[in-house]
Amino acid sequence: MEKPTSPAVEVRDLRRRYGGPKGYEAVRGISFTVDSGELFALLGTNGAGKTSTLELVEGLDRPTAGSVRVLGLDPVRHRARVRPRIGVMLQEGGFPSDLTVTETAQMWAGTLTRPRPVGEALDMVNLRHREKTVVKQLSGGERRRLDLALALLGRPEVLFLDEPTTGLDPESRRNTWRLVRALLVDGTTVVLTTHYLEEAEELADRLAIMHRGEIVTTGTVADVVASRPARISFDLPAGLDVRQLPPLSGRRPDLDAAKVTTGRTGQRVTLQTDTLQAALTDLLGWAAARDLELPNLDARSASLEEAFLAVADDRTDPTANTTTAGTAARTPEVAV
Ligand SMILES: Nc1ncnc2c1ncn2[C@@H]1O[C@H](COP(=O)(O)OP(=O)(O)OP(=O)(O)O)[C@@H](O)[C@H]1O
Repeated sequence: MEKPTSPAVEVRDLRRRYGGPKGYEAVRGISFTVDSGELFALLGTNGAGKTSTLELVEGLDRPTAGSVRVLGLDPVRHRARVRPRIGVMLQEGGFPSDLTVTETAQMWAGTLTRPRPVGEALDMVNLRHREKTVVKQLSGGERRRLDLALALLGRPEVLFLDEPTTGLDPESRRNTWRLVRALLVDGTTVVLTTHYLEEAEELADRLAIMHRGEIVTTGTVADVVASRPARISFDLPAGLDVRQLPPLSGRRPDLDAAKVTTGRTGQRVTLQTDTLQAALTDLLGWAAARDLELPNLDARSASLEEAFLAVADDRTDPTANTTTAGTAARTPEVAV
């Protein structure tokens, strides 16, 4: 199948204000695109504006300003054309709790033009064994899976998932990830919000981290993580002062930022660097030339969690270069 050239979802300068012109602006001029067949994850702190954004993209409300296109169409103005081609899993399902699982799915299927067989949708989310159970007797996780089954009933080209795995046990979460991956292989475009960074790492082709209504950083997981420094940690050999550390990849460690932790095994240093391999090579060369062992040596790239925490922490600019990033550190660090 030839890939369509226009994005599946296109959001430009989107704004959403609640409570009239003087009300609260929950979404403050964000833009992003989602290509066909791609999974785009919206991450962010509580109240960052993820659900508010998703609802506009789903066509549930008009933006205060800016534009949304889904499959090239305005999801509010062209609702009748867009709705049959998308699947929506809201944070709260809100279906009648006295119906059984099958009745609920059949009722929903009745509103769709070419639904999947109900049994197939229930199989996809491992809920077939609960088909005769009334919804109010389902566990929280089972209800989430029923929500997902309903979103899948219409064979959507674009699937919107608002925190799809919240409340799921680890096994159900992994099953859901497997299902989402299979949908992506089939060419479905997915936009999801999540609080699980591991979920974004597992599934997202690209992601955006929102904070206070704005997108603070966006790109692939690797892009987002690359905006944060890598770290090298080791126990300072006895008798050595942190000031004796050598220049690493051409720069002297920033000793102003150096607060060395003192623990059970002595002093521990954490260095930050933009150039992990070069800095590590220099450090190891320096240690070898002095016959020094660097106990508990650990070198690692930044994690998505670190990138997220930096965004959530107002004191830091996540796009800033690493020399200023020491202020965000949970452990004392030296920037190099
Ligand atoms: N209907 C509404 N009326 C007024 N304010 C609202 C409304 N819905 C959301 N908000 C506010 O808009 C902000 C963004 O909310 P939103 O639910 O979009 O955030 P979120 O990123 O999805 O948060 P969470 O991760 O907690 O689900 C919050 O401050 C919220 O209180």
